[in-house]
Amino acid sequence: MDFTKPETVFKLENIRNELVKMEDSIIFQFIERSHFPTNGNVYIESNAELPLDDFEGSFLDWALMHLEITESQLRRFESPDETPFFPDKILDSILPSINYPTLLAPNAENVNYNDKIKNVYITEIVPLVSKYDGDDANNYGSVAMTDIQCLQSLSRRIHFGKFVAEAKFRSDEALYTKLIEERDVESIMKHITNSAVEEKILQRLTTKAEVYGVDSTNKDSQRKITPEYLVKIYKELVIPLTKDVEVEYLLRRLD
Ligand SMILES: O=C(O)C(=O)C[C@]1(C(=O)O)C=C[C@@H](O)C=C1
Repeated sequence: MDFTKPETVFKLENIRNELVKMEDSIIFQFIERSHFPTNGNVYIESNAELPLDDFEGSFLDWALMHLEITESQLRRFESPDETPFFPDKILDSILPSINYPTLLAPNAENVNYNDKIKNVYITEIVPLVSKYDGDDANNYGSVAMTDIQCLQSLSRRIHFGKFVAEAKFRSDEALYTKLIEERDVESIMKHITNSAVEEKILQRLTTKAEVYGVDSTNKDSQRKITPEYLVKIYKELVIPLTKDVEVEYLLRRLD
């Protein structure tokens, strides 16, 4: 899949292959996160334990915002598959722009689920994947950096729903145009859903977690990420959020 070549972008098979590759990054980042406790202090806004001058937000927000500012100058958010968590703070790139062809509808960049993704990550994913419920002040920086990696991978995966939705729209423009004009959210959701594909993803994740999630050369090693948790995270959070992105993108497709 090459964003400079639109003909490669809207093939569902290519998009799904990208989603499969992203599973590996997400699993390995969860494994990195599993080395640390929950470290709730990192997520508390205006936290006296972690004072930040002139900044309203958490330590994670502070780190993520500053990293995104630098990454924006390195052209990260010009790439059509990258969505910033701080769209109002990012800067122009100091590298010359790559002139990507127009791939998505004009409103695509306004479909931004990152606040929701961050909230779900902190409240539902961190408790499942971290080592134990507790705090270790020596790890605040490492935890924030690992969280940022997890969040950016989850964001990319979930916002890939825009490409899936565009491919599906193009495969049956008449049907989707009708449903969009009728604002028939339920039918749009029904048509973008492919239960067999979802089932296959969950089966594959079970296998991957069994292989990657434990050191098979060390019988006493602790399991870092279990199939149960990984499947739960995908089934209850990642796939539903991807579908919400698909539906919202389609609802704005004709604007
Ligand atoms: O592959 C698709 O068709 C998608 O829409 C992506 C996805 C997913 O999130 O992985 C979402 C909805 C479908 O039910 C199946 C899979």
